[in-house]
Amino acid sequence: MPPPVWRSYCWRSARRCSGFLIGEDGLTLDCEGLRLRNGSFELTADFSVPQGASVAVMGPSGGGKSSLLAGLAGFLPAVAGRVCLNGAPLDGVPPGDRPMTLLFQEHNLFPHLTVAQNAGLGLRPDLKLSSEDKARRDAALDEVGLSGLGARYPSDLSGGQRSRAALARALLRDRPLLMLDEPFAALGPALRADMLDLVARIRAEQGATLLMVTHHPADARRIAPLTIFVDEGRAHAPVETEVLLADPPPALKRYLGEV
Ligand SMILES: Nc1ncnc2c1ncn2[C@@H]1O[C@H](COP(=O)(O)OP(=O)(O)OP(=O)(O)O)[C@@H](O)[C@H]1O
Repeated sequence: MPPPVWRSYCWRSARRCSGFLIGEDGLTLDCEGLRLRNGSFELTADFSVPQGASVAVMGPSGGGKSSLLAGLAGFLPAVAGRVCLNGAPLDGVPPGDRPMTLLFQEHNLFPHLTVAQNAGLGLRPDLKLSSEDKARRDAALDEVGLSGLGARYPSDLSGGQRSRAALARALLRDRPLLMLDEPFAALGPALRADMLDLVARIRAEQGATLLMVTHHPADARRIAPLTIFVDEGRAHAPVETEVLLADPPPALKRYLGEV
């Protein structure tokens, strides 16, 4: 059973998040004729992600996986098309007002804040935490295996511990779209599997929709029934992970061979 602190902020009914109406089963994500620009690189995306789905994002280095997530988060301009959440367009909505969290592989923590403060930002950006907030924060740190390390600074943690602290903050943000860009690349296989299972469990409890960039087919198989293949500036529509990996198209086969 999850600890009560997680259940206490899981959605039990439809609610509003950043002005978007979110159903109890999460949100749908639609990229409609989307074209994103990252310097001279362009990425196209035209697909739908079903409500509350867990989706891996895979493809060769430089294909555009990070650009896709950065574009959805509003960090890259759309030169054409649009992104909709539950049918509502995100046109002009700044990154901070989008009901989503994007977790990168690195650079997720503020070096001048302790682990507890970094995690606490997921609850209140001004860090004025109530005693209930503090209990949630501490439970989140326990969940990711950082009990007793709240007073440390990021520079005093291992790479894996830093990624777990960032995960605690992302989970505390409790946004209906959770996007992870290779967040556990610094972890060994056993710990990575643990973190993936934790993400999967909390995603299910929160009813969030998940997009996760990974280079590991095993990660996709473990928690993502659907996969978006991104290659040469095109994000393909999500397909069943098992079906895709069982009979990959030539570009994916080449990529998996290299991995
Ligand atoms: N800030 C930038 N300015 C210009 N071009 C960029 C910038 N960031 C990335 N690119 C280019 O955009 C393309 C897609 O990069 P992106 O990081 O989205 O790929 P990726 O699939 O996530 O790769 P990887 O698996 O190596 O992280 C690459 O050709 C990259 O060189």
